[in-house]
Amino acid sequence: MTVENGAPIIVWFRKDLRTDDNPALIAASETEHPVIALYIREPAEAGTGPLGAAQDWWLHHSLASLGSTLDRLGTPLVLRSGPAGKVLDDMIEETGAGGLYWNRRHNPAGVEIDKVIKASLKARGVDTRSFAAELLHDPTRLLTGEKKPYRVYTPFWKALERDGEPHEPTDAPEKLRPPEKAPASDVLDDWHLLPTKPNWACSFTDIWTPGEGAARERLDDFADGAIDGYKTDRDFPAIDATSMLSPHLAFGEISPARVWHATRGLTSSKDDVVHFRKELAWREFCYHLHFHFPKLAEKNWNSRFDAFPWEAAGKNFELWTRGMTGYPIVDAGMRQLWKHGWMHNRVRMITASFLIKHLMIDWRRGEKWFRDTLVDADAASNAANWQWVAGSGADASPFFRIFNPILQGEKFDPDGTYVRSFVPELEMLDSAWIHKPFDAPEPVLKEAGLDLGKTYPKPIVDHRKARECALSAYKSLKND
Ligand SMILES: Cc1cc2nc3c(=O)[nH]c(=O)nc-3n(C[C@H](O)[C@H](O)[C@H](O)COP(=O)(O)OP(=O)(O)OC[C@H]3O[C@@H](n4cnc5c(N)ncnc54)[C@H](O)[C@@H]3O)c2cc1C
Repeated sequence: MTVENGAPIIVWFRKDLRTDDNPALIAASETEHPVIALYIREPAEAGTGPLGAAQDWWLHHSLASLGSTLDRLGTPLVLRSGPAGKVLDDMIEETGAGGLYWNRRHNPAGVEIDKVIKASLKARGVDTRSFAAELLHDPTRLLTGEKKPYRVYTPFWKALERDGEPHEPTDAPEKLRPPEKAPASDVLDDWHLLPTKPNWACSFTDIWTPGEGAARERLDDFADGAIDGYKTDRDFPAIDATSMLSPHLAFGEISPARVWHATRGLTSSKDDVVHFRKELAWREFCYHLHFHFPKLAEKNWNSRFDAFPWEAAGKNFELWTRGMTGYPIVDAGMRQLWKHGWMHNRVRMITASFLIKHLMIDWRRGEKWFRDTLVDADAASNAANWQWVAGSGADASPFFRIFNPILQGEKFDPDGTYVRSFVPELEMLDSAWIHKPFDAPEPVLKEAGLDLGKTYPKPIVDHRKARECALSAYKSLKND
């Protein structure tokens, strides 16, 4: 299909808010037709994201950043809201656009919407093209010998390695030809994506700068430094040892291929590089699972868990969300999430395990809370990881592996630096007791200015009893 002379091409930005390594944008620019850069705020029911309030904050800043970059390249970013099919029909009608290019999304809800749009526009003679950019490998191609999706991570990783290097990332276009008349655009501020009263996101800027420029800087800094020692240090939440690229990847401000290739030729140890790549491959595994099993966020992968006797998510759920469980490592994690919209991976596992196995609250409640509060919330990675911790997921950690929050704290935050940075009530407590203030002798508590039950909560459940309850609930399942 060819696009009529002079007719613009619409590039529909979705979870690819970048100009670098953006094959849809590059392809449109190479046609030398005018380019209309479009972002559509789809209705929440569409299920295509952003997933929650923390991501709304990120989206606002990311769109502002993308808008400036596109302005510099020569074409404005047009913002519209509504069901994607309708917005695109209107835009084609208004502008006489002859082509629509996008990078494929793999979120099942998005895939369905895109299929309908593609069929309808093709039938109307619009040159509709889609490109691969969200993943390292295509989930319809990276399959087992029996042409089935992988359900276990290790063979998936081996297949990914066998499949060879992902595509070479391409640089941003140098220039984009604007349409003769810029289409009307919504005003970003009118979308009210930023919280105001109260502005609970005010501390997000302590650590985050949304946008592709900041993503690239973070990648360069990580490749120049923290990747050394990644394999061992990545489990210690007080050490700045991970890339913190997750929100940038979630919004597509940087491509996974760009990240992958940045680790080529580094002088860092091979172990560190391979381990980091294996984490990127976990993201990939989650996406492939979600693509092939669209109900991943709603249904137990292992249906045996359908009979699990979950507790109602009442007061204990609320205390968990507020970081008031009386277990310092859990509380520090939940407060980090509230303060920065992000939580260290080790602590995500501990807090999730605590909700599911100590409080016996359905993993879906936790998944939903994370979706609303994480800036990197991702339908695939969030659901797959919650199911992994619950034991109900694909290649999951067994249910009977119940994290002891005291031992996890002592092992991964030995001097309590992480806990102290998010739970100021415990700042003065001696390191020997930082992960178990409830066992500390009275004089120690007094010296630290702690009055348990008043200045910091007593544990909301007893670890040993909670563990026994969880194991017996699990056994009841097995006997079903
Ligand atoms: C209960 C739970 C919920 C989670 N929810 C999300 C989520 O909504 N979005 C999200 O991106 N990650 C999620 N993760 C995975 C992981 O915690 C984050 O990706 C990681 O902490 C991001 O920090 P980083 O960028 O510094 O990671 P790095 O250690 O620097 O890893 C590099 C990249 O690899 C990917 N990655 C690393 N670990 C995982 C993993 N276990 N699963 C999938 N991808 C991974 C991420 O894209 C990450 O940015 C969740 C983990 C748990 C246990």
